Amino acid sequence: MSRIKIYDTTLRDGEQSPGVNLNKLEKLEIAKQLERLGVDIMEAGFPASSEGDFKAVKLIADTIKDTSVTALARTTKSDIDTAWEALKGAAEPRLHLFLATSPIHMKYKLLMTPEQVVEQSVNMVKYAKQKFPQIEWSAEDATRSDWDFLAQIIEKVIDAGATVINLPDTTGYSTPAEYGRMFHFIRETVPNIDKVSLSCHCHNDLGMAVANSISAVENGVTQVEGTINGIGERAGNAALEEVAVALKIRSDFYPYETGLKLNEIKRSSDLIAKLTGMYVQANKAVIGRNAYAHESGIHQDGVLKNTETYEIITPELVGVSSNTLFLGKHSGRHAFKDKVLEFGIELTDEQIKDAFKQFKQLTDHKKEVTDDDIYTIIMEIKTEASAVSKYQLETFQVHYGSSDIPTATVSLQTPDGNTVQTARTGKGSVEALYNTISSLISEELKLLDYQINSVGGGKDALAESHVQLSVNGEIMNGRGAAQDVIEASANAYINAVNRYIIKQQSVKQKEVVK
Ligand SMILES: CC(=O)SCCNC(=O)CCNC(=O)[C@H](O)C(C)(C)COP(=O)(O)OP(=O)(O)OC[C@H]1O[C@@H](n2cnc3c(N)ncnc32)[C@H](O)[C@@H]1OP(=O)(O)O
Ligand SMILES: CC(C)C(=O)C(=O)O
Ligand SMILES: [Mg+2]
Repeated sequence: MSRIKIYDTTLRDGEQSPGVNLNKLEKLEIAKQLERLGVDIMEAGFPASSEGDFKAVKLIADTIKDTSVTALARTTKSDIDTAWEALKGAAEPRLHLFLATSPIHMKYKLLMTPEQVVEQSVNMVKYAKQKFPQIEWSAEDATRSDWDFLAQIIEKVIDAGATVINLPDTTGYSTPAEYGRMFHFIRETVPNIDKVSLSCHCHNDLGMAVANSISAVENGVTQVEGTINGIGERAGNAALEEVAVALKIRSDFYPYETGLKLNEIKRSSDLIAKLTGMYVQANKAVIGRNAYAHESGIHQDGVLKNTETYEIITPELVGVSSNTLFLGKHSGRHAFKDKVLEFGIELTDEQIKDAFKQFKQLTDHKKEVTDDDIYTIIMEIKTEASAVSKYQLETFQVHYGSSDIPTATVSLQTPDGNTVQTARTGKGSVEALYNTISSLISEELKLLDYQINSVGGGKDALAESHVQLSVNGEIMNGRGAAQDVIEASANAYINAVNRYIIKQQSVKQKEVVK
């Protein structure tokens, strides 16, 4: 296995994401986590760009000792001097010098001829070499540069003292085949190329940053630059967690390994998302919220039988505690049964069937059915004595308006199987509902307590109601859940009455047995 170095530029190129602005202490926290993650090199910033960046790079270089700390500089003496002041306390001071080599950058941005670009690069590498033992030189916009020109300038900067040559796909323009071929050409053409390490640095404008990086590795690159979560200028940089996990998972095919502690990926990703405010999309590879979640019944059934059916990465590998079987509209019976077992509740096959039916009905109304929702359904079924005849809500309607008297119409099935219906008013809709129900029930009822709560979050959360009733002088508690608060209230009220009826019937049964 050849060792591929991971060069993290979250704190420099990552911070170049529009809207991201990290202060010195936030950068230090990220640097410490990158050290725990085991990156080989971290680019802490661009010291000449601002006083704040200078201070952050200095603090990181003085603090982080197990990872090589570097910083960016243009090919000017003052940028190099400023970088030295920030980096001189580092365990292994390392500079990243860059100058663009593409015709469009040289002509329109730098206003320099190719000869001037060669001369300035060589002179500044020599100047920096007086201070820095390690110098990476980058040909900015390498992928839109002339390859012969690249070969010429690379040979000269190596002679001047560069130790790493980086060929960035600055604008995310390249493709895997082309990017790989460019490195192959440089390795074949530049006579002193063996004196340096080759590095790749990819942007994601065409969504190929990770694929391009892997292709570069296949073509002799030993250092991959990128950021955690793929943040960076425009569409971002290559996501380092994706590169490292791809090499690990496909080690059957690729003879490369990185030194990353992969189980620190989740923690690193979370920290960077939080501090930069750039949250990771749910379907992001390796680290997105859905990367280890399965929703469809066939997948869930497969994963329950053997996780490898649909998971090529184990969540634990990257520090995610476990996979999730997301219970929703597309789920099947196997996953539902598994969830019931997870709650430690035993249900008969009949009860599971009933609960699954109610769950499926709920998924038609709710986008996300939460554990709380399922628990509520299960407990309703579990605690319901279905063999006993009792009251059942058939239909109800509540009329409520700011200038009308609240009126409820309810249709109930009584324990002897008849349907009764009536309408009553009340001061509010729940009172109108309860007045109507109690007028249909022969027992003497008095409401002692009433509560309504939402189960789970969101506007489509289940409503759960708890009531306490005096039924013929006996205190009974009732509970009911439904998508709607009024229906949950009706269910809770009827549930308290039914509990009384069940209790009476079991007393009678005991007397018969005696
Ligand atoms: C591909 C990349 O990611 S490159 C890194 C990009 N990062 C940044 O730009 C970091 C934030 N930048 C900044 O804060 C500012 O741009 C600074 C402080 C660096 C420079 O600010 P200013 O002096 O106001 O210059 P400005 O940014 O407008 O223009 C850049 C200048 O640098 C020159 N330049 C660009 N790259 C290089 C280079 N590698 N070496 C030397 N000079 C360079 C440009 O030609 C231009 O020069 P000019 O002023 O003579 O026309
Ligand atoms: C400074 C260089 C390496 C860069 O970030 C790029 O070219 O994308
Ligand atoms: Mg870049």
